Amino acid sequence: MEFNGSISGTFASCLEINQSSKPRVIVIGSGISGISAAHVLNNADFEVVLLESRDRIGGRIHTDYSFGCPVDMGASWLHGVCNENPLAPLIRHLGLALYRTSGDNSVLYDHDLESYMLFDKEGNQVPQQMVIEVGEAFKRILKKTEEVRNENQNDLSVLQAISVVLERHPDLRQEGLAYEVLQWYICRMEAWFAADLDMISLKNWDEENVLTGGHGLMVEGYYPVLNALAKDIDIRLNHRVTRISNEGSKEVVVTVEGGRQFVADAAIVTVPIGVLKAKLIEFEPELPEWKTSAITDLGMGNENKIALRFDNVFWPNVELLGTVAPTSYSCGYFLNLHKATGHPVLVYMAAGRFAYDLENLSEEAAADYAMEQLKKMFPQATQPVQYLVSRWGTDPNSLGCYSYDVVGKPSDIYDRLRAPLGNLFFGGEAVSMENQGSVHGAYSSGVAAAEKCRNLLMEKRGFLDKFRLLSFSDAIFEAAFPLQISRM
Ligand SMILES: Cc1cc2nc3c(=O)[nH]c(=O)nc-3n(C[C@H](O)[C@H](O)[C@H](O)COP(=O)(O)OP(=O)(O)OC[C@H]3O[C@@H](n4cnc5c(N)ncnc54)[C@H](O)[C@@H]3O)c2cc1C
Repeated sequence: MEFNGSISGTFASCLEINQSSKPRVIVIGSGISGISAAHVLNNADFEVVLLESRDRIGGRIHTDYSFGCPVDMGASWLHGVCNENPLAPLIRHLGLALYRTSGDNSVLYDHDLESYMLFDKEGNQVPQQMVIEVGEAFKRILKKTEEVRNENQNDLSVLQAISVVLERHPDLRQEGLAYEVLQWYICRMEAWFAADLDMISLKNWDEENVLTGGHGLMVEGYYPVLNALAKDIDIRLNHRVTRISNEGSKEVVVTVEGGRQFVADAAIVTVPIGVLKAKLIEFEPELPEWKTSAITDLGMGNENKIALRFDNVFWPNVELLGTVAPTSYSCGYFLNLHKATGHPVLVYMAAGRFAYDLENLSEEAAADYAMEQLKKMFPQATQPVQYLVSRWGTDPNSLGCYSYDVVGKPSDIYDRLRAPLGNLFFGGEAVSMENQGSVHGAYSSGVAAAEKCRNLLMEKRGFLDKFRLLSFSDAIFEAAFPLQISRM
């Protein structure tokens, strides 16, 4: 499958021509989507090579162990702790513990708001009664945005709709500290979409198919899930794809940085939508307009984490600690991993424009910023003994954290994003229509792309059933163990 020279024949003597009769597939990107695609095809006895630009697998799943305990700097929740979650069989099989941070009926912005405390800028705790009342008011405001949606043929932003609602319903307006608490809820909603409210589509913000069962933190981190799926796959790290050619559609030729080429019967592209938007991979022939406009029209959000490890626990035993402020941009919050995992770690989380602005700071300055916020709440806070800072927005391997629906998004965008082009298939979280932006959505998109790819190649060879297709649902993970869910 691998060529060490140019396809034109200049280095023909270096060609390593593969005589294998198995169908050959190149998967690009070793996030959960690419790994699940490769896993499915590997199990179906295809010859698979997975090309990954980074020096590690996982993509936007990145469990860091340098604190001596697992800390997820990318995805950390399983959204939908239920048997319908496509990852449930594997998580059950591996015996991985989940710590639930929400009840069954949680909606988008309250997926981790079972136990939390808010503080004002002077470090005084906001009375819990006020927090609850403003939370209720926020729910009513969002409900009333439905009226605005129904009145307008054209899409608006959620922020515009909220302004209309507050204009019409003075009783829902908040003042003083309560106004700052409302901003904090807005900040929470922006964190779900990883984008500011003026960017989020009113038409689509609540269209996501949220699975039941609430939201659970992966106590041991997400990495074991990836590791299990990656077993026996031929993964080539430090292989950054620069060009994909399926001219003539007989074979796909994939070029990596340095000029090395790989050839196969088909390829599955699972790189983040941010990478496609930035045109970091050249396609030959060029992608058609209907595909490029879909790539342009989908939003890519940003979220960053600053993880701080301490040698003592000076904060209360709640799951989330938040600071309120006059704008959602300057509100903030920390996830308390100590409550969920027992390790003395707090994770500051920032989304949208603020997440990009944080990336302009050095890692030390970002950690100092998080400490400033913490000291407002707890003047006795000690310095962290270690810290980690993510930079998903400017990392050329991601260029953002996950996709979201921008205002005016065309309705067929996901169909166009995942539509194959001959023997070129598309996976990744952004092509998942119902569960975009999630790990389980990315997983399913990889499985779906692999199934399409497998069918095409089998049809071409005229024996659809010769190679067995195994996916997790029908494979070894049928064990009837329950999901291990805890609350401390
Ligand atoms: C901060 C953050 C928090 C999140 N929180 C959650 C959460 O709690 N729960 C949840 O369900 N989801 C969460 N998500 C979203 C979730 O992580 C993603 O939806 C999912 O992991 C995406 O998987 P993927 O395989 O589609 O893409 P990726 O994981 O990004 O995989 C794509 C791979 O392609 C590689 N690549 C890029 N360019 C090239 C190239 N040119 N050549 C070769 N390889 C290339 C990348 O290095 C990467 O490994 C979060 C994401 C972030 C960033």
